[in-house]
Amino acid sequence: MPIPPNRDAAVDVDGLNFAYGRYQAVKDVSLKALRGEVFALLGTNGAGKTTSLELIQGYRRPDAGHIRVLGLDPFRQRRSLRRRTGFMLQEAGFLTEMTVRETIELWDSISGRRDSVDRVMDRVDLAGRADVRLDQLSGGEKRRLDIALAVWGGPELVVLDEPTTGLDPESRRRLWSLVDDLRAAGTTIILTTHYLEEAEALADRLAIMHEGRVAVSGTLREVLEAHPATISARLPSSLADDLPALSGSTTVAAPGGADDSDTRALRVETSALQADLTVLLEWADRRGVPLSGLHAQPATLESLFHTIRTRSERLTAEAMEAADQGAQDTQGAHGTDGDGARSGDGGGDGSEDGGDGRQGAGHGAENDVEGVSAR
Ligand SMILES: Nc1ncnc2c1ncn2[C@@H]1O[C@H](COP(=O)(O)OP(=O)(O)OP(=O)(O)O)[C@@H](O)[C@H]1O
Repeated sequence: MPIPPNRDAAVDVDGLNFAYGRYQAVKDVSLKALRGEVFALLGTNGAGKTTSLELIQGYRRPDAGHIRVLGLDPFRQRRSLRRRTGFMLQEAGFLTEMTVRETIELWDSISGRRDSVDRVMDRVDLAGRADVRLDQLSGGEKRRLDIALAVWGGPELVVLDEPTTGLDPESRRRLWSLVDDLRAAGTTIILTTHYLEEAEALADRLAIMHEGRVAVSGTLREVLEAHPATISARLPSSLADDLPALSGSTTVAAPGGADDSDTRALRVETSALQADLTVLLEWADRRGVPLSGLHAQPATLESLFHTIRTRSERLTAEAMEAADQGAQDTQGAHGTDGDGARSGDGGGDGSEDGGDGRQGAGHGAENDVEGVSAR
């Protein structure tokens, strides 16, 4: 069923699903990046970020769900989007015997967008490398060339997949300022990153993916305020069972390290940081308990990652336990062969590009040599 174009959203994704063969890499993903904002897609390794970007770019056909990019269907209308969008993928490659300048000039004719080679090289700090062959560029320089091609011609939407991976601090800072300039000019930017401080510095809105799903999304403030703060400290083992009642969830565990047998690591996840901290400090004061390494802080993206990962591990453990229990209950009635329902990273692709299909240009739908840099 066609969905009406959403004028306010540059990218509008709803209920997206995609499987590589039997391996479900993207599960019911919904996202919205508004025009003129920076949207950061974060997540654990293998969470499905790149696959989601490839779906947004029209390189793959979704198994289910809807995607609108600048009001169009990226899979069916990729040609129409070509001039309006600039994409960059991880580890994009080029014809290695070409120079930086030749590559950008080639891009001028392929992309259908117009720009100045010198201006763009300057923007990504490649001005001094114009005549260098691609196979002589460093990893960071190649990355900057990928970025140059993505922003070439000032597209309305720029998609950057891990743009600062492998960049030195100065180049990273320059990229951040380029992103700020693009946003100021009204460009919508979607980027993936493993650097949380990058998302904090740049993103108007973000989503964190884990195991194919969006675990949280919103503005940075919304996302952090919706998650508990953390109190951590060490306390003498003898008092671990004597803690006061706190509203947050409390865990007490043996700390790592060799000589800590007399202490326990206390961790409290709480939505009432001030109240719980007060109770804890008054208790420690009354009992004369030293709370060494006391640390209290509101949720951060890092603590949020920790929460998402541990929650998921706990659910997986519970599910496995339930499955074991179920198997025991039915033992005797059925055979014992495991069926291997989940096939891991399943070779067989099932998507129309067959095999890999994630290699930028020339894949997917109508198969213009578009996309990011050819690889
Ligand atoms: N061509 C493919 N065939 C089969 N499985 C694939 C293919 N590409 C990716 N996958 C699997 O799909 C899952 C999602 O991969 P994806 O690259 O989208 O994750 P990601 O979030 O970008 O990961 P990372 O942060 O590690 O780059 C992973 O488990 C990956 O192994």
